[in-house]
Amino acid sequence: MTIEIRQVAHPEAVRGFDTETLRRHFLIERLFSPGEVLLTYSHIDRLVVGGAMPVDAPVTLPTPKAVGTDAFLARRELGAINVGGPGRVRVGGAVHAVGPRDALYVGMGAGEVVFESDDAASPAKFYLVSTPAHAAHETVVIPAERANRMEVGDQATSNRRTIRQYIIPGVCTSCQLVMGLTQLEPGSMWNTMPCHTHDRRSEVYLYFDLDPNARVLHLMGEPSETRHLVVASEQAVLSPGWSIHSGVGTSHYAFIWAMGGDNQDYTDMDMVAMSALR
Ligand SMILES: O=C[C@H](O)[C@@H](O)CC(=O)C(=O)O
Ligand SMILES: [Zn+2]
Repeated sequence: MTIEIRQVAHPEAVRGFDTETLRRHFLIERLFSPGEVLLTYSHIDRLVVGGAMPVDAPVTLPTPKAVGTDAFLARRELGAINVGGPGRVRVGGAVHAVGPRDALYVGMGAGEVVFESDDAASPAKFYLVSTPAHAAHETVVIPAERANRMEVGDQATSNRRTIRQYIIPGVCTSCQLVMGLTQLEPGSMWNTMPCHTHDRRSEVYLYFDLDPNARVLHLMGEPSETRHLVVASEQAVLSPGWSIHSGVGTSHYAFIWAMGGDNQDYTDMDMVAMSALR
């Protein structure tokens, strides 16, 4: 089993990164591979980010040495959102049906996690984000319609989108993980502008549902030192607390955002004035 380790990069060092170095540190290019679980361990808030893509056989969440325990969930919690066809997740013996765009929260100590697809012709793709945990909370499915739903943005500024908060206080109790999905309307390409930072929480964005030739220009960096990453469908961007995270697509798209850190207050953002962006 392989897991990629990403060390943290100081913002003063990042100012000097060329394109390739920026991508090597902040972009996760491969998340889904048929019949496999691919994982990246990032030292920003110790987020483990990955993808599980079962096809005609179940695939099991491995326990890489990087997590330092004899079970992946011994001291961690896990969020999964299915961006593929219908599937199931077996957690410590119980089977949970997880449909397209449904989420599953798996609590600390829940046991072995096994992913399955209902139909090999339309495999499930479970996008995974895990954070360290200190308490065992209930493992639950959060169907898309049970998520907190917010309609934000405007057609005139090309940013009409629906935000669904799945793992958030009030909907699903977790230790630190917060996770949801934002869907852009056709004709809307901008997310999260005006942008923000939240130094007490790290975030990761998975872009998906783009045509093979479409791209998102993801904006990152300190507000006074912005950089961009050219991102294809089903690729993820690591966003340290000091970095803005925003983007514009060549077509509409969806993305999953997930956070770990000191608080779970979604509204706790430091808004960046447009005049401060460079
Ligand atoms: O801290 C919160 C996150 O950056 C995202 O939830 C923003 C987002 O989904 C959006 O603007 O569409
Ligand atoms: Zn944010």
